[in-house]
Amino acid sequence: MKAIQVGLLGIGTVGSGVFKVLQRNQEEIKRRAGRGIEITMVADLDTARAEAITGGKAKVVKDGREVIANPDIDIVIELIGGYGIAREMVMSAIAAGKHVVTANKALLAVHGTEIFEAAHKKGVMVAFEAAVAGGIPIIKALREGLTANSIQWIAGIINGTTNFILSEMRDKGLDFDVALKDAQRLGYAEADPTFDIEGVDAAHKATIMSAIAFGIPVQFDKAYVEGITKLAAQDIKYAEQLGYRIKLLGITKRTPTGIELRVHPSLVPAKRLIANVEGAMNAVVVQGDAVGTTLYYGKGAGSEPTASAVIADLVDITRLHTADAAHRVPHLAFQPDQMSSEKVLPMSDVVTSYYLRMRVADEAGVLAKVTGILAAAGISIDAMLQREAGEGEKQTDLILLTHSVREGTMNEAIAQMQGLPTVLAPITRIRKEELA
Ligand SMILES: NC(=O)c1ccc[n+]([C@@H]2O[C@H](COP(=O)([O-])OP(=O)(O)OC[C@H]3O[C@@H](n4cnc5c(N)ncnc54)[C@H](O)[C@@H]3O)[C@@H](O)[C@H]2O)c1
Ligand SMILES: N[C@@H](CCO)C(=O)O
Ligand code: NA
Repeated sequence: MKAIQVGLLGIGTVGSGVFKVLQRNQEEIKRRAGRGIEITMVADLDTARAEAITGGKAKVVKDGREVIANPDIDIVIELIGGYGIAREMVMSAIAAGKHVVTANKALLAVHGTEIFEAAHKKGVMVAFEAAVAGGIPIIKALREGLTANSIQWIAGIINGTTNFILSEMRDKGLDFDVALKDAQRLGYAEADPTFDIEGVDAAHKATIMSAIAFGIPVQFDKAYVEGITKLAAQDIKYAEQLGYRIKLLGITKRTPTGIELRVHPSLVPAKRLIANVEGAMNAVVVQGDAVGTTLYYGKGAGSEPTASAVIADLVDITRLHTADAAHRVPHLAFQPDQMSSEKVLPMSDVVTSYYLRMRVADEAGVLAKVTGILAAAGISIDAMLQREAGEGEKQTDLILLTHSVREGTMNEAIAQMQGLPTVLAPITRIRKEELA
C-alpha cells in the first residue's frame, strides 16, 4: 500500500525531531502502522533551515496554506506554536478534511472546544499526545488505559523548564536567570518563557488532562495559575530541612462540590517518588477508583522525546484512516505479517553489571587473588567495600560492584573465585541495573 502523506507546518525544535525520528525508524514504524508514513511537504518561514534539515527528502515551502491545499496530504502536523497562525492553519486543515496532529497545548487549552467541534463535524481526528507531558503517553493512558475508572485526581510535574530551574537552583546553586537560559538553550522552554515560569504552560496541560479525566470542556480560563517566580531560595531550604521538596504541580481533582484545576508550587514529602523527579523530567500521578494510584514518568520536553509522541499520533491516525480490519491496532503492536524472527538472548549473553558479596578469610593476599581473577576476565570494578573484621574474627565480607560484562564471562569468574580456598561461602551475585 502507498505511504500515507504528511505535511509538516513548522520544523523547529519539535518539527526537526519528528522529521529525524521518522526517517531513522521508518522501517519499524511501517511494520507497526501497516503502511509507510512520509513527510512529503514542510512549511517553515525559514526555508533555508528547513531545506538543511530535510536534505531534499520533502518539498519545502514558506506558506503552510500550500501544504493544506495539497490533495495528496492526509495528515497535517502543526508545530508552529502560539494562537494566531497556528489556529488558522489547524482550522483550515480540518476544513480541508485533513487529520491534524499538534503539540500546541496553548491552542487546545484555549480554543479546544471550537477545534474539536469542527473536527467532529468534518469526521477527522485531532491528535495531541505531545501537548501534555511531551513523550509520556499520558493522553493514551487517560483516554484508553484507564477508561474503566472514575478518575479521582491527577497531580503532575508537567513543565520541564520550571522543574529544570528548581533542580538546578537546589543542586548547583545556580541563579534563576542562569537556569532559565540553560533551559531555553536546551529547547525546553516555550517561545515566550513567561508561559513556563508563570505556570501558564502547566495550566494549559492541566486543563487538557482535566477535560479528559472528567469529561468537561477545556476551560483554561477557570484554572488557578501561580508560577515559580515568587519562590524564595530560603523556602526551598526550609522545606528541605522539614523533609519536603518544592515542586510546581498541576493538579486537577474531583470533589463533591466541583472540580479543582490549579497550578502552583507545592511542598511534597521528599520520600515520594514524584519529589525525586529532577531536571526536565515530567511525572504524572493519576488516582483512579479501581486501579488506585498510577505513575507516569519521562521526558516532558525536548526535540526527540516530543517527536516520539507526535509520531505515535501519526501511527494511530494512519491505522484508523486506513481502517480496514487488517490495519486496526494489531494485537502485538506490529502487523501480523511483519513479525520479526530476531532471537531472544540466552542469559549467558546478557550484558549487565553486578553486585558481588563474598565471605573471605581475613588474611593477606585475598583481595589480590579476587581482583586478579576479575582483571584476567576483563571485568572492571566500579566500587569496593570491605567490612572491618571484628575482634578475634578470622573472616569478613568483601563487596564488589562491577561495570558491565557478559553474564557468561561473569559466571566463569565467579566459579574461579569460588574455587579459592580463601573464599569461605557461596558468593552472592545480584545483577545491577542503572535504568537511566
Ligand atoms: N520544545 C518542546 O520541548 C515542546 C514540547 C511539547 C510541545 N511543544 C510545542 O510544540 C510547538 C513547537 O514548539 P518548538 O519548540 O518546536 O518551537 P520552535 O520555535 O523551535 O519551532 C517553531 C517553528 O515554526 C516556524 N514558524 C513560525 N511561524 C511560522 C509560520 N507562519 N509558518 C510556518 N512556520 C512557521 C519557525 O520558523 C520554527 O522553525 C509549540 O506549540 C510548543 O508549545 C514544544
Ligand atoms: N515548555 C514546555 C515544553 C513541553 O511542553 C516545558 O518546559 O515543559
Ligand atoms: Na504526552
